[in-house]
Amino acid sequence: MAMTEPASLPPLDELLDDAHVVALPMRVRFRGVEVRETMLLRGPAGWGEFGPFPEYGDAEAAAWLRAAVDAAWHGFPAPRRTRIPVNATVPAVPAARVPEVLGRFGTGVRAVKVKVAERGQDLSDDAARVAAVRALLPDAELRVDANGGWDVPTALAALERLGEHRLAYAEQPVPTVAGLAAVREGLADRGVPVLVAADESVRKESDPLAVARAGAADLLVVKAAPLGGVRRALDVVAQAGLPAVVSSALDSSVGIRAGLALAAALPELPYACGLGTVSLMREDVLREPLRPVDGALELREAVPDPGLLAARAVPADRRRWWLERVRRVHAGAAGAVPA
Ligand SMILES: O=C(O)CCC(=O)c1ccccc1C(=O)O
Ligand SMILES: [Mg+2]
Repeated sequence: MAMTEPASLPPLDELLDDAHVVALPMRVRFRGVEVRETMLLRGPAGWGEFGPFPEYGDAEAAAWLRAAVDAAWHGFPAPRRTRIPVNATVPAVPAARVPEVLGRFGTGVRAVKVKVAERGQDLSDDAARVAAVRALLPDAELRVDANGGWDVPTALAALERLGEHRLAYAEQPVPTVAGLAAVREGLADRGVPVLVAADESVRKESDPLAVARAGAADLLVVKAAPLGGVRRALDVVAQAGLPAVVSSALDSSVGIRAGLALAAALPELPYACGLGTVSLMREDVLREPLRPVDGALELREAVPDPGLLAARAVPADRRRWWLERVRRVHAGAAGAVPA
C-alpha cells in the first residue's frame, strides 16, 4: 500500500484569504507554554489549524501546513464513531496541584496521562504526581509521557517504580527507536507490565514507520498536524499495524476537531485519546469549546466565533511573524511537491 501523496497547496493568497492568528492563554502551563499562539485558516471545506510551536523549523512546519489545508480544503473522511473517549492530561505540576488539574476535566474521567521526566525534576516528583492521580482515581487507566526525557537504564528504573501505581503504557520513555526497543525488552525481562508507546519517534522521524518495523513499541501516538493531516495519519496507522492513540498538539478546538476526525475514522480505537487539552486552556475560539464531558468528546463541527477570533487576535508584530512563516513554509513545500 502506497502512502497518500500530499495534495498540492493552494496559492498563498488563497490560503491566507481568511487567516487569523490568535493567542490563547493557558490555565495550566504545559511544556513551557503559557500562551498558545496558533493560526486558523478558513477554506472551502471548513477550518484548519496551523500551529507548529514557534521553535519548530520550516521543514517540520510544512507537515502542519498540509494538515491545515487538508482539513480546510478537503474536509475529513467518513467517521466510524461519534463518541471519542479522551484522557485527562496532567502536566508536570507538583503533586499538590493534581486535584485542581484533574478537576478541570470534569467528572467521569476514566483515563489520565501524566507528564514525567520534566527537566529540573526527579523521579520522586514523578512518583508523587502519579501517586496523587492514582489516589483520586483508583480505577482509571493511567499512562505516563516522558517526552524522551530518560535514558534506557533510567527509564527501566523509573517504570519499575511508577509501575507500582499500575500503568497501561509509557509514552516515548527514551528519545530513539533503538532505545524504545531496549526499554520494551528490558521491561519484559523484569516482568514490569507496562507497554511502550512511540510519539516523537513517529511524528518527528523522517520515517514514521521505523518504529513498527523495528518492533520498538506496542502502540503509536498519532497527531494529525505533524503527520500532515488526517488521511496521512490514517495511512501511517494502517501501515504500522499497531494500535493507535490520537493526541493533540495543544491545539485550539479547530485542531482538536481534526484529531476527533482521525479518532473517528480509525478502524479500531482501543485507548482513550489525548484530545482533552482544551480543558488546560483559559481561552478558545469556539463559544462552546471542545472540552470533554463525562470522559469523552462528541464529534461535531468547530467553527470559530468571529468575536472570539477578534478578541484573541495577536498584536501586529506577531501576526507578521506568522504570515512570514506561512509564506516561507508554503514556498518550500510548493517547490517539493509536483502540482
Ligand atoms: O496526549 C495528551 O494527553 C495531550 C497532548 C500532549 O501530551 C502533547 C501536546 C503538545 C505537544 C506534545 C504532546 C505530547 O504528547 O508529547
Ligand atoms: Mg507525547
